[in-house]
Amino acid sequence: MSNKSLEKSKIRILLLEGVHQSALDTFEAAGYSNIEYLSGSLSEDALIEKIRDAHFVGIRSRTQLTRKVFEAAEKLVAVGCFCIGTNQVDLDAATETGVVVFNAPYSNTRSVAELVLAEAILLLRRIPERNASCHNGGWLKNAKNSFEVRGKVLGIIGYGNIGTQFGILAEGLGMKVKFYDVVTKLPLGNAEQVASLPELLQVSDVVSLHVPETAATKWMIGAEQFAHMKQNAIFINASRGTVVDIDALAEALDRDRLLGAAVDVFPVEPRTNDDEFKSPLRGLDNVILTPHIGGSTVEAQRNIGIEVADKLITFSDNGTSISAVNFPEVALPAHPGKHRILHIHHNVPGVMSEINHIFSENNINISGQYLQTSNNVGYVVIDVDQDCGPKALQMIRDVKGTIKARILF
Ligand SMILES: NC(=O)C1=CN([C@@H]2O[C@H](COP(=O)(O)OP(=O)(O)OC[C@H]3O[C@@H](n4cnc5c(N)ncnc54)[C@H](O)[C@@H]3O)[C@@H](O)[C@H]2O)C=CC1
Ligand SMILES: O=C(O)CCC(=O)C(=O)O
Repeated sequence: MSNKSLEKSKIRILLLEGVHQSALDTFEAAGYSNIEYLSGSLSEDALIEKIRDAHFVGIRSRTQLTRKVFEAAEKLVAVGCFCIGTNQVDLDAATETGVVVFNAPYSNTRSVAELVLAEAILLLRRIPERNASCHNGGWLKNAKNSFEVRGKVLGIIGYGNIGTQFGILAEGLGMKVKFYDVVTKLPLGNAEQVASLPELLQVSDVVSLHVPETAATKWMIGAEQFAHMKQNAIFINASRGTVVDIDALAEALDRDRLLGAAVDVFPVEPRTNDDEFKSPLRGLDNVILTPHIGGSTVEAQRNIGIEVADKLITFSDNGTSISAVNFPEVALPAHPGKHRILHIHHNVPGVMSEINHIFSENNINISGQYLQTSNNVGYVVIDVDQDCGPKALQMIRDVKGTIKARILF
């Protein structure tokens, strides 16, 4: 499968899920105008139809890029996840079809940390119930089960970019921060790492999840874990919906094991803002339900729009794959006066020697060569003299093990 270098106006960009205007502006400023913009995500069948002609696709957390989608996306060069999580993308299928995936690992982390901090305060004061009561003409003026955050134990599961920021903010309010992580982490401030999840659950007044969706985190919190938690603790999940057994959470709330919960992410989320949100947590006054907006602030979305669009543009214009999540990372200089061949291949012995043999047999002068490999895939970029580019592309396509090749003029 090959893509020749196209005029920018012919490079088709499909943006889903209402990515920020800053992404459109960044693409347009770089000369990319052939952009289709959708505010929601699409079903697999609809996506397969749309993606057939797309060279670049931008998504957020809702769009499922499955193997079937990648197999239909014959022209696809790269995917931009305008978010942190990439669990919605079949990364193996992307790699095997030679599609590079980028994300924005930092830009919305502060927004999530601020939201969960606010939720911890509101839940410890039972504000959601009182707010609902006031709206219905009630007046729940009492101090029962209402607490300050000061002095309470915050238990963070997953002490990464979000977990650490939450810990620092919470410590500023006098909370004692403990965390559980599969990796040994430098505790910031006075935070303490604990050795096991049950230990964290047993001592925490507020438990907040900040892990990625992986095989190990799937359903990591269920009835057994809720049973370990302190009576009247608060539970917060702004990580991924599949990390928590939502029925077990509903039951723990129902049995008054927990004082309250805040949930931003769900095992199944509506595809667009017009679809109905269904959840066993609906109607519970002590639960803050939000529509996966942990990272949805103007600041975060604007920065993500620029960051991810920039990564896609750089990969399109120059081939640089730095910070790709599924691909060997190659940082490339400009290639003035040269044609640049980008070749993605299965990482098997013999590919490079065949390429070099073909080039030398055909008197194609190589002025620069950059190679990186990962377990399954190799990415080699070769700069050649201007008159040789199309011929070199033609020949490199026939090399055994080729997944994808394109040329930049
Ligand atoms: N609600 C929202 O809008 C948003 C949700 N997220 C979610 O939050 C997650 C975390 O984001 P970051 O902090 O930036 O990620 P990160 O990669 O910086 O940190 C994740 C931490 O979880 C730890 N971890 C991984 N597996 C674990 C396990 N089985 N048990 C305990 N710890 C484990 C890692 O070692 C790491 O320290 C993202 O992967 C994403 O799914 C991110 C942004 C916005
Ligand atoms: O803003 C979004 O659509 C997704 C945010 C998120 O969950 C992430 O960044 O991983």
